[in-house]
Amino acid sequence: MQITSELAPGAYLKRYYAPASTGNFSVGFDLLGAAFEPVSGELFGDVLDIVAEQADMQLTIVGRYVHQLPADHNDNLVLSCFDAFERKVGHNLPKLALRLHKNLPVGSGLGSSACSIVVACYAFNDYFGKPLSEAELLQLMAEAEGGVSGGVHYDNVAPSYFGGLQLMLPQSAQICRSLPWFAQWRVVLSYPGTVLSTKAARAVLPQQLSLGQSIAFAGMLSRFVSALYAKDEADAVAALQDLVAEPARTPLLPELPGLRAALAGKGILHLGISGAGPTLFALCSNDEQAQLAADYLSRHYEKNQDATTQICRLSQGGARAL
Ligand SMILES: Nc1ncnc2c1ncn2[C@@H]1O[C@H](COP(=O)(O)OP(=O)(O)O)[C@@H](O)[C@H]1O
Ligand SMILES: N[C@@H](CCOP(=O)(O)O)C(=O)O
Repeated sequence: MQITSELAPGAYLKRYYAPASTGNFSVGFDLLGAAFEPVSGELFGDVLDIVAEQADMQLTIVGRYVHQLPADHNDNLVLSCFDAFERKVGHNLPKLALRLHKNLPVGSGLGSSACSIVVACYAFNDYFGKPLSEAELLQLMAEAEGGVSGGVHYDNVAPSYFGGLQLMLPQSAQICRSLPWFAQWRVVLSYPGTVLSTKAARAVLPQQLSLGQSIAFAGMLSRFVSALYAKDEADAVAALQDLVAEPARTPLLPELPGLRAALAGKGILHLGISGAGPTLFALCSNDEQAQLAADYLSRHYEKNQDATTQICRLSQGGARAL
Protein backbone atom coordinates (compact mmCIF):
# COMPACT_ATOMS: atom_id res chain seq x y z
CA MET A 1 0.00 0.00 0.00
CA GLN A 2 1.49 3.34 -1.07
CA ILE A 3 1.19 6.20 1.42
CA THR A 4 2.16 9.76 0.53
CA SER A 5 1.66 12.90 2.53
CA GLU A 6 0.28 15.26 -0.13
CA LEU A 7 -2.47 15.27 -2.72
CA ALA A 8 -3.50 18.29 -4.73
CA PRO A 9 -5.73 20.21 -2.27
CA GLY A 10 -9.30 20.64 -3.34
CA ALA A 11 -9.51 18.36 -6.39
CA TYR A 12 -11.77 15.32 -6.04
CA LEU A 13 -14.12 13.06 -7.98
CA LYS A 14 -16.67 12.71 -5.17
CA ARG A 15 -16.93 14.17 -1.65
CA TYR A 16 -18.83 12.56 1.26
CA TYR A 17 -19.75 13.64 4.81
CA ALA A 18 -20.99 11.96 8.00
CA PRO A 19 -22.11 13.85 11.15
CA ALA A 20 -20.99 13.63 14.79
CA SER A 21 -23.11 11.47 17.07
CA THR A 22 -23.97 11.10 20.75
CA GLY A 23 -24.18 7.46 21.83
CA ASN A 24 -26.51 6.42 24.69
CA PHE A 25 -28.30 9.80 24.92
CA SER A 26 -28.08 9.14 28.69
CA VAL A 27 -31.05 6.79 29.00
CA GLY A 28 -30.28 4.18 26.31
CA PHE A 29 -26.86 2.65 26.92
CA ASP A 30 -25.71 1.06 23.63
CA LEU A 31 -29.33 1.25 22.36
CA LEU A 32 -29.93 4.93 21.61
CA GLY A 33 -27.92 7.48 19.66
CA ALA A 34 -28.43 10.78 17.88
CA ALA A 35 -26.64 12.61 15.06
CA PHE A 36 -26.03 16.34 15.39
CA GLU A 37 -24.88 19.25 13.27
CA PRO A 38 -24.08 22.84 14.29
CA VAL A 39 -26.82 25.44 13.77
CA SER A 40 -24.04 27.64 12.34
CA GLY A 41 -23.90 25.39 9.28
CA GLU A 42 -20.29 24.41 10.06
CA LEU A 43 -19.41 20.80 9.16
CA PHE A 44 -18.91 18.97 12.48
CA GLY A 45 -18.16 15.53 11.12
CA ASP A 46 -15.62 13.83 8.90
CA VAL A 47 -15.38 14.43 5.15
CA LEU A 48 -13.89 11.93 2.73
CA ASP A 49 -12.80 12.84 -0.78
CA ILE A 50 -12.37 10.19 -3.45
CA VAL A 51 -9.60 11.90 -5.36
CA ALA A 52 -8.73 9.40 -8.11
CA GLU A 53 -8.62 5.75 -9.14
CA GLN A 54 -5.07 4.43 -9.27
CA ALA A 55 -2.91 1.29 -8.88
CA ASP A 56 -2.55 1.40 -5.06
CA MET A 57 -4.54 2.69 -2.11
CA GLN A 58 -3.36 6.11 -0.95
CA LEU A 59 -4.58 8.16 2.02
CA THR A 60 -3.93 11.80 2.86
CA ILE A 61 -5.30 13.26 6.08
CA VAL A 62 -6.02 16.93 6.72
CA GLY A 63 -8.19 18.77 9.24
CA ARG A 64 -8.15 20.15 12.80
CA TYR A 65 -7.71 16.78 14.54
CA VAL A 66 -5.20 15.10 12.22
CA HIS A 67 -2.61 15.22 15.04
CA GLN A 68 -4.74 12.90 17.19
CA LEU A 69 -4.67 10.07 14.63
CA PRO A 70 -2.08 7.26 14.32
CA ALA A 71 1.01 8.59 12.52
CA ASP A 72 1.04 5.51 10.26
CA HIS A 73 -1.89 5.94 7.89
CA ASN A 74 -1.99 2.18 7.40
CA ASP A 75 -3.54 2.08 10.89
CA ASN A 76 -6.34 4.41 9.83
CA LEU A 77 -9.85 3.04 9.94
CA VAL A 78 -10.58 4.43 6.48
CA LEU A 79 -8.12 1.99 4.92
CA SER A 80 -9.22 -0.96 7.05
CA CYS A 81 -12.82 -0.17 6.05
CA PHE A 82 -11.82 -0.37 2.38
CA ASP A 83 -10.34 -3.85 2.96
CA ALA A 84 -13.43 -4.98 4.90
CA PHE A 85 -15.73 -3.53 2.22
CA GLU A 86 -13.83 -5.32 -0.56
CA ARG A 87 -13.99 -8.63 1.37
CA LYS A 88 -17.74 -8.23 1.89
CA VAL A 89 -18.35 -7.39 -1.78
CA GLY A 90 -16.37 -10.51 -2.63
CA HIS A 91 -14.17 -9.33 -5.51
CA ASN A 92 -11.28 -6.94 -6.14
CA LEU A 93 -12.17 -3.28 -6.53
CA PRO A 94 -10.26 -0.45 -8.24
CA LYS A 95 -7.87 1.16 -5.74
CA LEU A 96 -8.39 4.77 -4.68
CA ALA A 97 -6.56 7.92 -3.69
CA LEU A 98 -8.47 9.26 -0.68
CA ARG A 99 -8.36 12.41 1.41
CA LEU A 100 -9.86 12.36 4.93
CA HIS A 101 -10.75 15.68 6.57
CA LYS A 102 -10.55 14.75 10.26
CA ASN A 103 -12.92 17.30 11.75
CA LEU A 104 -13.93 15.35 14.87
CA PRO A 105 -11.63 14.86 17.86
CA VAL A 106 -10.58 11.26 18.57
CA GLY A 107 -11.50 9.51 21.84
CA SER A 108 -13.97 12.31 22.48
CA GLY A 109 -17.39 10.73 22.91
CA LEU A 110 -18.55 12.32 19.65
CA GLY A 111 -18.50 9.06 17.70
CA SER A 112 -15.25 10.01 15.97
CA SER A 113 -14.21 6.51 14.95
CA ALA A 114 -17.79 5.74 13.92
CA CYS A 115 -17.87 8.93 11.84
CA SER A 116 -14.77 7.93 9.84
CA ILE A 117 -16.12 4.39 9.46
CA VAL A 118 -19.54 5.60 8.30
CA VAL A 119 -18.22 8.16 5.84
CA ALA A 120 -15.77 5.62 4.40
CA CYS A 121 -18.22 2.70 4.06
CA TYR A 122 -20.96 5.01 2.73
CA ALA A 123 -18.53 6.52 0.20
CA PHE A 124 -17.23 3.15 -1.06
CA ASN A 125 -20.75 1.75 -1.43
CA ASP A 126 -22.01 4.83 -3.25
CA TYR A 127 -18.95 5.16 -5.46
CA PHE A 128 -18.99 1.50 -6.53
CA GLY A 129 -22.71 1.47 -7.41
CA LYS A 130 -24.27 0.30 -4.11
CA PRO A 131 -23.32 -3.41 -4.11
CA LEU A 132 -24.32 -3.68 -0.40
CA SER A 133 -27.81 -3.14 1.01
CA GLU A 134 -28.36 -0.60 3.83
CA ALA A 135 -28.53 -3.44 6.38
CA GLU A 136 -25.33 -5.07 5.09
CA LEU A 137 -23.53 -1.74 5.14
CA LEU A 138 -24.71 -0.94 8.67
CA GLN A 139 -23.53 -4.35 9.86
CA LEU A 140 -20.12 -3.76 8.28
CA MET A 141 -19.91 -0.38 10.03
CA ALA A 142 -20.86 -1.86 13.40
CA GLU A 143 -18.26 -4.64 13.08
CA ALA A 144 -15.57 -2.06 12.29
CA GLU A 145 -16.65 0.05 15.29
CA GLY A 146 -16.63 -3.04 17.53
CA GLY A 147 -13.02 -3.65 16.51
CA VAL A 148 -11.86 -0.33 18.00
CA SER A 149 -14.19 0.16 20.96
CA GLY A 150 -14.02 -3.34 22.41
CA GLY A 151 -17.69 -4.27 21.81
CA VAL A 152 -20.10 -4.15 18.85
CA HIS A 153 -22.54 -1.30 19.44
CA TYR A 154 -24.67 0.49 16.84
CA ASP A 155 -25.51 3.67 18.75
CA ASN A 156 -22.94 5.81 16.90
CA VAL A 157 -22.83 4.22 13.45
CA ALA A 158 -26.63 4.05 13.04
CA PRO A 159 -27.35 7.77 13.68
CA SER A 160 -24.24 8.91 11.82
CA TYR A 161 -25.38 6.82 8.82
CA PHE A 162 -29.15 7.46 8.87
CA GLY A 163 -29.34 10.74 10.84
CA GLY A 164 -31.91 11.49 13.56
CA LEU A 165 -32.41 9.88 16.97
CA GLN A 166 -32.10 6.13 16.44
CA LEU A 167 -33.30 3.33 18.71
CA MET A 168 -31.60 -0.04 18.20
CA LEU A 169 -34.00 -2.96 17.76
CA PRO A 170 -32.35 -6.13 19.08
CA GLN A 171 -33.02 -9.27 16.99
CA SER A 172 -34.91 -7.28 14.35
CA ALA A 173 -33.90 -7.38 10.68
CA GLN A 174 -34.53 -3.61 10.63
CA ILE A 175 -31.69 -3.09 13.22
CA CYS A 176 -32.82 0.44 14.23
CA ARG A 177 -35.75 2.86 14.03
CA SER A 178 -35.85 6.65 13.92
CA LEU A 179 -37.68 8.18 16.91
CA PRO A 180 -39.70 11.40 17.16
CA TRP A 181 -37.85 14.53 18.36
CA PHE A 182 -38.95 17.93 19.66
CA ALA A 183 -38.12 20.36 16.84
CA GLN A 184 -37.30 23.19 19.27
CA TRP A 185 -34.66 21.14 21.14
CA ARG A 186 -31.04 22.18 20.78
CA VAL A 187 -28.04 20.20 22.00
CA VAL A 188 -24.79 21.80 23.08
CA LEU A 189 -21.82 19.47 22.63
CA SER A 190 -18.83 20.47 24.75
CA TYR A 191 -15.53 18.67 24.24
CA PRO A 192 -12.89 19.67 26.83
CA GLY A 193 -9.91 18.79 24.62
CA THR A 194 -8.78 15.75 26.61
CA VAL A 195 -8.86 12.18 25.29
CA LEU A 196 -10.77 9.27 26.85
CA SER A 197 -10.67 6.07 24.84
CA THR A 198 -13.99 4.28 24.47
CA LYS A 199 -12.26 0.99 25.22
CA ALA A 200 -11.00 2.35 28.58
CA ALA A 201 -14.41 3.83 29.41
CA ARG A 202 -16.07 0.49 28.63
CA ALA A 203 -13.61 -1.37 30.85
CA VAL A 204 -15.05 0.32 33.97
CA LEU A 205 -18.64 -0.74 33.23
CA PRO A 206 -20.41 -3.26 35.46
CA GLN A 207 -20.34 -6.75 33.94
CA GLN A 208 -23.75 -7.61 35.37
CA LEU A 209 -26.95 -5.82 36.37
CA SER A 210 -29.25 -7.10 39.08
CA LEU A 211 -32.89 -7.88 38.27
CA GLY A 212 -33.92 -4.60 39.91
CA GLN A 213 -31.37 -2.59 37.89
CA SER A 214 -32.42 -4.32 34.66
CA ILE A 215 -36.07 -3.45 35.26
CA ALA A 216 -35.18 0.15 36.16
CA PHE A 217 -33.09 0.52 32.95
CA ALA A 218 -35.76 -1.01 30.69
CA GLY A 219 -38.44 1.06 32.43
CA MET A 220 -36.63 4.38 32.06
CA LEU A 221 -35.83 3.79 28.38
CA SER A 222 -39.45 2.76 27.73
CA ARG A 223 -40.66 5.87 29.56
CA PHE A 224 -38.44 8.11 27.41
CA VAL A 225 -39.50 6.50 24.12
CA SER A 226 -43.20 6.53 25.00
CA ALA A 227 -42.95 10.20 26.10
CA LEU A 228 -41.50 11.10 22.67
CA TYR A 229 -44.43 9.42 20.91
CA ALA A 230 -46.88 11.03 23.35
CA LYS A 231 -45.25 14.44 22.69
CA ASP A 232 -44.82 14.83 26.49
CA GLU A 233 -41.66 16.93 26.70
CA ALA A 234 -41.52 17.18 30.51
CA ASP A 235 -41.81 13.41 30.91
CA ALA A 236 -39.16 12.79 28.23
CA VAL A 237 -36.73 15.11 30.01
CA ALA A 238 -37.49 13.52 33.40
CA ALA A 239 -36.66 10.10 31.92
CA LEU A 240 -33.19 11.15 30.74
CA GLN A 241 -31.39 9.18 33.44
CA ASP A 242 -28.34 7.01 32.85
CA LEU A 243 -28.68 4.14 35.31
CA VAL A 244 -26.02 1.94 33.66
CA ALA A 245 -22.86 3.74 32.52
CA GLU A 246 -22.86 7.08 34.32
CA PRO A 247 -22.42 5.74 37.88
CA ALA A 248 -19.33 3.82 36.73
CA ARG A 249 -17.96 6.60 34.51
CA THR A 250 -18.46 9.62 36.78
CA PRO A 251 -15.05 9.07 38.48
CA LEU A 252 -13.53 9.55 34.99
CA LEU A 253 -15.50 12.81 34.58
CA PRO A 254 -15.38 14.40 38.04
CA GLU A 255 -16.69 17.80 36.82
CA LEU A 256 -20.04 16.34 35.70
CA PRO A 257 -22.06 16.68 38.96
CA GLY A 258 -20.98 20.31 39.53
CA LEU A 259 -21.62 21.35 35.93
CA ARG A 260 -24.99 19.61 35.96
CA ALA A 261 -26.08 21.43 39.11
CA ALA A 262 -24.91 24.79 37.70
CA LEU A 263 -26.73 24.30 34.38
CA ALA A 264 -29.89 23.02 36.08
CA GLY A 265 -29.83 26.28 38.07
CA LYS A 266 -29.94 28.15 34.75
CA GLY A 267 -32.94 26.14 33.54
CA ILE A 268 -31.05 23.86 31.13
CA LEU A 269 -33.12 20.68 30.64
CA HIS A 270 -30.37 18.07 31.07
CA LEU A 271 -26.60 17.54 31.07
CA GLY A 272 -25.32 14.08 30.19
CA ILE A 273 -22.24 12.22 28.94
CA SER A 274 -21.99 12.10 25.14
CA GLY A 275 -21.08 8.47 24.34
CA ALA A 276 -18.28 7.37 26.62
CA GLY A 277 -17.14 10.98 27.27
CA PRO A 278 -15.37 13.26 27.92
CA THR A 279 -17.75 15.35 25.74
CA LEU A 280 -20.85 16.41 27.64
CA PHE A 281 -24.17 17.22 25.99
CA ALA A 282 -26.59 19.84 27.29
CA LEU A 283 -30.18 19.46 26.17
CA CYS A 284 -31.80 22.89 25.79
CA SER A 285 -35.37 23.96 25.10
CA ASN A 286 -34.50 26.75 22.63
CA ASP A 287 -31.70 28.76 20.98
CA GLU A 288 -31.41 31.25 23.85
CA GLN A 289 -30.89 28.50 26.45
CA ALA A 290 -28.41 26.81 24.15
CA GLN A 291 -26.32 29.99 23.93
CA LEU A 292 -26.35 30.23 27.74
CA ALA A 293 -25.23 26.60 28.12
CA ALA A 294 -22.56 26.97 25.43
CA ASP A 295 -21.11 30.10 27.08
CA TYR A 296 -21.02 28.37 30.46
CA LEU A 297 -19.46 25.13 29.20
CA SER A 298 -16.87 27.01 27.08
CA ARG A 299 -15.76 28.90 30.18
CA HIS A 300 -15.90 26.06 32.68
CA TYR A 301 -15.26 22.81 30.77
CA GLU A 302 -12.85 23.58 27.91
CA LYS A 303 -9.27 22.78 28.92
CA ASN A 304 -6.95 23.33 25.95
CA GLN A 305 -6.60 24.31 22.29
CA ASP A 306 -8.28 21.13 21.05
CA ALA A 307 -11.49 21.91 22.94
CA THR A 308 -14.65 22.94 21.14
CA THR A 309 -18.24 23.71 22.10
CA GLN A 310 -20.95 23.55 19.42
CA ILE A 311 -24.62 24.50 19.47
CA CYS A 312 -26.36 21.83 17.42
CA ARG A 313 -29.66 20.66 16.07
CA LEU A 314 -30.52 17.07 15.20
CA SER A 315 -28.91 16.04 11.91
CA GLN A 316 -31.83 14.66 9.94
CA GLY A 317 -29.74 13.82 6.89
CA GLY A 318 -26.97 11.58 8.28
CA ALA A 319 -24.24 10.48 5.84
CA ARG A 320 -24.39 11.94 2.34
CA ALA A 321 -22.55 13.05 -0.76
CA LEU A 322 -21.72 16.76 -0.68
N1 LIG B 1 -10.11 7.82 11.06
C1 LIG B 1 -10.11 7.58 12.37
N2 LIG B 1 -10.93 8.29 13.19
C2 LIG B 1 -10.93 8.05 14.52
N3 LIG B 1 -10.14 7.16 15.14
C3 LIG B 1 -9.31 6.44 14.36
C4 LIG B 1 -9.26 6.62 12.97
N4 LIG B 1 -8.36 5.76 12.47
C5 LIG B 1 -7.84 5.08 13.51
N5 LIG B 1 -8.40 5.47 14.66
C6 LIG B 1 -8.10 4.94 15.99
O1 LIG B 1 -9.30 4.38 16.55
C7 LIG B 1 -9.36 4.64 17.94
C8 LIG B 1 -10.66 5.39 18.20
O2 LIG B 1 -10.80 5.57 19.58
P1 LIG B 1 -12.18 5.75 20.28
O3 LIG B 1 -11.88 5.91 21.73
O4 LIG B 1 -13.11 4.66 19.88
O5 LIG B 1 -12.64 7.14 19.66
P2 LIG B 1 -14.10 7.74 19.62
O6 LIG B 1 -14.72 7.48 20.95
O7 LIG B 1 -13.87 9.21 19.42
O8 LIG B 1 -14.81 7.11 18.51
C9 LIG B 1 -8.13 5.44 18.31
O9 LIG B 1 -7.17 4.55 18.80
C10 LIG B 1 -7.67 6.04 16.99
O10 LIG B 1 -6.28 6.26 16.93
N1 LIG C 1 -22.49 3.15 23.80
C1 LIG C 1 -21.09 3.44 23.69
C2 LIG C 1 -20.91 4.76 22.96
C3 LIG C 1 -19.46 5.15 22.76
O1 LIG C 1 -19.40 6.38 22.05
P1 LIG C 1 -18.00 7.10 21.73
O2 LIG C 1 -18.38 8.32 20.95
O3 LIG C 1 -17.41 7.44 23.05
O4 LIG C 1 -17.19 6.13 20.95
C4 LIG C 1 -20.49 3.54 25.10
O5 LIG C 1 -21.06 4.24 25.91
O6 LIG C 1 -19.46 2.89 25.34
